[in-house]
Amino acid sequence: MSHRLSLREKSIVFVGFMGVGKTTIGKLVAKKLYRDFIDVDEEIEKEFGMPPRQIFETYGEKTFREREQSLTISLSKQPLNVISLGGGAFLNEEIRKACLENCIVFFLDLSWDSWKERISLIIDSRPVLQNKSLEEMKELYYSRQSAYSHHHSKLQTDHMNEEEAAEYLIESLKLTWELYA
Ligand SMILES: Nc1ncnc2c1ncn2[C@@H]1O[C@H](COP(=O)(O)OP(=O)(O)O)[C@@H](O)[C@H]1O
Ligand SMILES: O=C(O)C1=C[C@@H](OP(=O)(O)O)[C@@H](O)[C@H](O)C1
Ligand SMILES: [Mg+2]
Repeated sequence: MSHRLSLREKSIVFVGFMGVGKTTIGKLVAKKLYRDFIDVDEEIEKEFGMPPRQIFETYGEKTFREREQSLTISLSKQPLNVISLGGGAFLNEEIRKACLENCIVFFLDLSWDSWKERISLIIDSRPVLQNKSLEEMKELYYSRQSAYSHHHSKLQTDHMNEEEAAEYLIESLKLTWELYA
């Protein structure tokens, strides 16, 4: 697609550290907007026939990151989807550039104190958390925050459940479309 997408056509992209709720909240937002939902990790999982942790173990992180880059950049150019990225995607400048240019990028923020309460929910499925101490996870959490500072809008989700976050995001999108369309 060569023309620039209008604000209403642009896909909505969720970024943020792993476990903040990009997949869960993205799915809800898509449903409420009657848009298709795409989770980049799930797409890669379908292609390889195995989840990210096994892809890392079998083919290495580089293979995962290369597919993540090509897929995310190509998805960013499609209109009207809701896309949840993996938490490592925005470390990649090419991905950031494509998403910020073609999409509306929301950063889902969650404080370290709230995040660490979720570790047990995600520890088994996230390859980059394997064999890390709490202190090392904390370092990773803080070292990645600058990548997420590249966004169009941010939502602090510490005191929201998934449903409340999705509702807030819908209201904020409607306002944006009304004001700037
Ligand atoms: N707002 C929230 N409040 C409480 N738990 C949440 C919230 N959002 C997500 N979760 C839970 O946290 C875990 C990680 O969510 P997920 O959507 O997979 O995050 P991500 O895609 O950002 O890694 C899941 O078990 C999910 O149910
Ligand atoms: O932060 C990361 O480097 C990763 C986050 C994961 O996605 P979520 O952010 O949805 O957990 C997944 O892409 C992969 O395990 C690597
Ligand atoms: Mg996810």
